[in-house]
Amino acid sequence: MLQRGCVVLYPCTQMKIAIQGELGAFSHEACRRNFPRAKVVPCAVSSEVFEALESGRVDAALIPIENTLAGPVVVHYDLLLEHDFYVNAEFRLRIEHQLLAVPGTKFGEIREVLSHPVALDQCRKFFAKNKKVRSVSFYDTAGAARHVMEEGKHEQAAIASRVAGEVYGAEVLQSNLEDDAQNFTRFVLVERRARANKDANKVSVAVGLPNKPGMLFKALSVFALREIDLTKIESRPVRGRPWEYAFFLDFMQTDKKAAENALRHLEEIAQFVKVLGRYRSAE
Ligand SMILES: O=C(O)C(=O)C[C@]1(C(=O)O)C=C[C@@H](O)C=C1
Repeated sequence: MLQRGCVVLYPCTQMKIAIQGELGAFSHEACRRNFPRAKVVPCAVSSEVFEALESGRVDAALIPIENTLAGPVVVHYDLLLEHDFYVNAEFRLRIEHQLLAVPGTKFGEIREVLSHPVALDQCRKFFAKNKKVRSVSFYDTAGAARHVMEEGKHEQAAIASRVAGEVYGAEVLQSNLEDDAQNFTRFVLVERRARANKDANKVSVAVGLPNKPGMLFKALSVFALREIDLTKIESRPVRGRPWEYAFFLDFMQTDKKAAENALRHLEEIAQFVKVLGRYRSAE
């Protein structure tokens, strides 16, 4: 189903969109659902996704930013801070994990289960229950399914989507391995330029604060004073400056003027404020 913001902002264009992972990855699924006409450009690692966007090889990148069970996809926060790109849209996807193996494999034969670390983290209960099975990090869920099929060993399985199972011809041994059914990943569409979106009601910023008493309290007060709904806060270490942190904030912009005033106020307090994007919330 196309999202409203997508129809308005991206009418009938055949965009090239980079994703981290192979065809059949959840990022691919998010892309297919929201940009069915787009040409998907798979990249092995996240830095390659950002390089493809920087070089102009692709028009946009669709990247997972947080998951309701595993939390933030931290590498993408770091890359957003490093690059001068813009978040122009967000989408949510329900994530359902399957245990995929070479057809004919018996569950008792499996010793290793490969998947993306964020996906493995969504299936902690499965590994706690099945002590004989070791979790192995792989660069991508779909890539893990492909690898298992290429190796052809009954001791290996992958955690990936049903679509990945179909693409690579694997058998589904168990379904819905995720710890909780409320398992969603939020994806953001990143482009080189900000799109003027009159429907935008959410803002993402990165903020640097000096390490002084009460700084975070003061920074957050610019939103509290204006009754602005802060929907997310994340902190990440600043590379090259030990024990300094960048704070990533998402907030709702119901009143545009109040949001602009809050940002101006924040700039007076912070070392830097970087607006990552203004876009329509997926809620
Ligand atoms: O490996 C994939 O299938 C991805 O698209 C990556 C990813 C992630 O990085 O969060 C995307 C969604 C799921 O939460 C698990 C893995």
